[in-house]
Formats: sequence, C-alpha cells, structure tokens
Amino acid sequence: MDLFTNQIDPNQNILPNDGTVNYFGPIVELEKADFYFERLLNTISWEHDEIHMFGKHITTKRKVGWYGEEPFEYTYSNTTKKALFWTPELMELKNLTESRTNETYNSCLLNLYHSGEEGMGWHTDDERELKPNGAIASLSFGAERKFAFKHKTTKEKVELWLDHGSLLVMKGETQTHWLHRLPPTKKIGAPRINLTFRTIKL
Ligand SMILES: O=C(O)CCC(=O)C(=O)O
Ligand SMILES: [Fe+2]
Repeated sequence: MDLFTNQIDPNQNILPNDGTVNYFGPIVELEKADFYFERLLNTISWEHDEIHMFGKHITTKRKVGWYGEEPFEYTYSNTTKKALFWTPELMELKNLTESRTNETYNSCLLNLYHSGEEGMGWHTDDERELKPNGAIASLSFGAERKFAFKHKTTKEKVELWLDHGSLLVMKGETQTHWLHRLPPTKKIGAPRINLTFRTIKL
C-alpha cells in the first residue's frame, strides 16, 4: 500500500508496525528555511562521497558533510570520515531538532542532492558506531522530495513528501525492520539539502 500523508500530525506514527516514524512538516518558517539552505550550501565542507562496494570504487554525484561534537569516525560502505565541529547554523538546527523531538544527538550527516536525478538507494542506518535503536532526525531544505520506507520482510511500502524546512524522525525498531530511500526523479531540477542528526556511541 502506498500512503501519501497530506494531513500532518507529528503524533501519528506513519509506519503500520515494527518501528516509529513521525513527520512534523515544516518546523522553520519559509524565510528562515531559505536562509538555512543558502547558509548550509555555502558553509558546509561538501565532499563527494567515495564508496567502495563489490570491489569497485565509486564517486557519488551527491555530496556529503559529517559534523559532530567530537571528531567521531564514521564508517559506511567501507569509507571512514572524521567529523568536523558544529558550525553555528548546525548547532542552532541541532538545538531546534532536539527540542522538537525530545531526543539528543551528537552528530550530523549532511547530503547535498544537486537535482532530482541524485537520490539515495534502499538502506538502513544501522552502522556499528550508532547507538542501537537511537532516534535519527532528518531535516530537509530546498526541493521537496519523495521519501519511501519498505518493510524488510513484508515488503510493505510507505511514502511521503519531505517539505522545505521539514522534520522527520525515525525511532525505535525502525532501522531493524524497515529500509528507506530517496528515489531519484527527472521531474525535479532544484537542489535539496538533508541533515540527519544521529547519536554515535561514546
Ligand atoms: O536525504 C534524505 O532524505 C535521506 C538521507 C538518508 O537516508 C541518510 O543520510 O541516511
Ligand atoms: Fe538513511
């Protein structure tokens, strides 16, 4: 079943079972969201992601940034990155996200998608450095994009649109039972920046 949420209720779990995902809709007003998009675009140390998979070396079109309260090392797809210290905007956005989600985070992975043709394939955020079942909060700026969940065993799908300035949180057993992705599309030309606040195990 495909579900498109048009009514926004942050208390509603958009997953039918095996995890919790809440969509808050936009949590910063439009002008502020435009400001953050511009600022993040110009101040984050964006780098192409180097992925080592199946013996191949791939450079993604999408760019990434990795920040945190300590120089945490984070390994995914056989690449290790060392976190840079929070920028002022990241610190503000972290505080806002913590107060809205009632959770704490110590790091943030940023993704810059230059257009709809860049996306992210099916995956779970369950790297060994992350606190098991820790909340992952996702902030989006720029082009509105579709986001999808797929249950690992039942294959059930849940889809929604992530708006400019919006917040989504994935909690509980979500990463154990569900995959998620950002599908690529030729219909969207504008760029998008996504921030996922995470907790690295100390
Ligand atoms: O861009 C997004 O909305 C999702 C990013 C994501 O899933 C990730 O960084 O792990
Ligand atoms: Fe993810």
